[in-house]
Amino acid sequence: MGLQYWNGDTGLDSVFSAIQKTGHLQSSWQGCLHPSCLLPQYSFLFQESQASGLPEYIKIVEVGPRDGLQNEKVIVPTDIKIELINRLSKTGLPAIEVTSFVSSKWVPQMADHKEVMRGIERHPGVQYPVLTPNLQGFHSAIAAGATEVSVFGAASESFSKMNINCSIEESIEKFEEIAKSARNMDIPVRGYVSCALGCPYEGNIIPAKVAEVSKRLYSMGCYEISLGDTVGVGTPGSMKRMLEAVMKEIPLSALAVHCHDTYGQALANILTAIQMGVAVVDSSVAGLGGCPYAKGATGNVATEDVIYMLNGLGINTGVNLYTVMETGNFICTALNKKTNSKVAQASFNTGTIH
Ligand SMILES: CC(C)(COP(=O)([O-])OP(=O)([O-])OC[C@H]1O[C@@H](n2cnc3c(N)ncnc32)[C@H](O)[C@@H]1OP(=O)([O-])[O-])[C@@H](O)C(=O)NCCC(=O)NCCSC(=O)C[C@@](C)(O)CC(=O)[O-]
Repeated sequence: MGLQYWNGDTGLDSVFSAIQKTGHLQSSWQGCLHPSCLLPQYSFLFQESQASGLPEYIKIVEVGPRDGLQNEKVIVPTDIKIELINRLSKTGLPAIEVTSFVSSKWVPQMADHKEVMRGIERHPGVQYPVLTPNLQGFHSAIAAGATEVSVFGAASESFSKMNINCSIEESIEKFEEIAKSARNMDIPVRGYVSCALGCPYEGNIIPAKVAEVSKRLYSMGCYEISLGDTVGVGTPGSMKRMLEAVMKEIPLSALAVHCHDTYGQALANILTAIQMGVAVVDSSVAGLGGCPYAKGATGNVATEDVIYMLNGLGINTGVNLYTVMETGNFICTALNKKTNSKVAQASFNTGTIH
């Protein structure tokens, strides 16, 4: 099988189609993008010791189709959303957050939630959670075939008001109703705590408040609490302080981190969390995203960049970096935007995945 050399002049599309045609592609200066070449050639990246105390496996929860797309100004066609999810399902990702059952007046981009649920191909072993803010959303989600839901609270009163139009206390009451119904139906519930490292309206949020809201979600039956750095203002220091407070209330095995990359700290914050034993990380293909109620917040950390970092640490994710990059290329082409993944950008520029 012949090798194709890429001089960096062409787009990712030509890189991928060259790989499809030849099976292999090598840049003019180093490396081959074909998955079969990645492991042996860059095996030194995988040799980092598991004795480092880091988790051996990290579960990646892909939030691109929901958190990523919800902020897009132009309504993304339903078939593109379905195709995105179907492609993500083939990458080895264990969980893909598909859509949200919220008011279409508040978030028009998610108005096609039923059609998306109906259209996707579900792969065995992959979870497809959806967001539900109240019982109305929960019942619609179940009627549309959801088998897992997420409630989304906040550690900031102002953010709670802006995001779901109620106080933290009122939101907890709504989530308790969801949790009760979900328990009766054997539906797992995940819980988000937004503004865990800062709020767009209140600024600093004390770790004790994050711990308190997390504990209430966990106590009502949420199997996992995803701690959201909604505006991406956190640092490894604030991540450590916040996690220390939350870990006093909730088992480590029930924690996830959800980092936006506004200040370029997301990977450092994730590394801090996994060094502290957190083994679930939310991320978004191509770094899509932002929250409609967190002005200025950029996308989630890119799934590609998280996988690359974890590969380098010798941590297993079960996810194929190459197919996630292809999927990132698909959605960026469909949205006519550039990827926010540094790894995808570097591969684009050099024709190489290290
Ligand atoms: C929560 C609500 C619905 C309250 O909205 P509300 O207006 O306070 O609700 P209401 O109970 O007063 O009802 C008003 C209308 O909304 C309808 N309604 C009521 N509930 C639903 C529902 N579930 N689905 C569809 N429609 C609903 C209801 O039927 C009624 O319709 P009308 O009679 O006027 O025609 C609203 O505030 C809302 O939809 N907010 C959007 C929240 C959202 O999606 N935010 C983005 C996701 S959170 C996020 O991104 C952060 C995260 C999770 O990623 C983590 C992080 O980064 O930090």
